[in-house]
Amino acid sequence: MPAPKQRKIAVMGYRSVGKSSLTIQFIEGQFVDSYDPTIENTFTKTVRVNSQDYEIKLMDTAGLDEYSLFPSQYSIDVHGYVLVYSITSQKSFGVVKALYDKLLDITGKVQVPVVLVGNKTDLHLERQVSSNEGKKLADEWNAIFIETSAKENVSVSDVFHALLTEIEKANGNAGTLLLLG
Ligand SMILES: Nc1nc2c(ncn2[C@@H]2O[C@H](COP(=O)(O)OP(=O)(O)OP(=O)(O)O)[C@@H](O)[C@H]2O)c(=O)[nH]1
Repeated sequence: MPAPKQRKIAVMGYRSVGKSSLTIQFIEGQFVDSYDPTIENTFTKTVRVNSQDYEIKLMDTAGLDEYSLFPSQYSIDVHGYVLVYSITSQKSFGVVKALYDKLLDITGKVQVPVVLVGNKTDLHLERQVSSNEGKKLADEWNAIFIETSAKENVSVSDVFHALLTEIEKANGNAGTLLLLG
């Protein structure tokens, strides 16, 4: 069995989109229905994807807006990003667009492993951002798009598994994955 690979992942987006809820649902398997703004929390978890163990360091970051500078501590040593908006907020969708541009600027890369997440799908009556809009944006970025409900634990682990696979691809290990998969 190969040794676990260390992977650092940052979860970013506008305030109150569910960054902490997604993180805690993934790490602890529970939903906490209270709003507590995050400054920064780091969690670790070991998961197995495609027969490989990963030791994930998950950074749940403070909410940003389109005017925020990209926090420099998340620009180095981070293997991949979960960019989260809420399907109930066009504003939060605008913020992930701005964040992505800043991310490319600050890393100086043309492509970075990213999963775009539209959270709060259980609030479908309040939907402001269609699935098509999300999909289209992710296609522009060449990124994966997943809609989730942290509350109902819909597709939450898919987000992190997909990102680990994207990080492998970026490292040129897609062939290995296919062989192991
Ligand atoms: N209905 C519903 N509510 C959610 C979901 N995810 C998060 N929430 C609620 O949205 C609010 C904000 O959630 P957080 O997880 O704290 O959001 P955050 O993005 O970490 O917020 P900041 O730390 O301020 O940036 C809380 O009241 C959550 O209970 C979801 O999937 N569905």
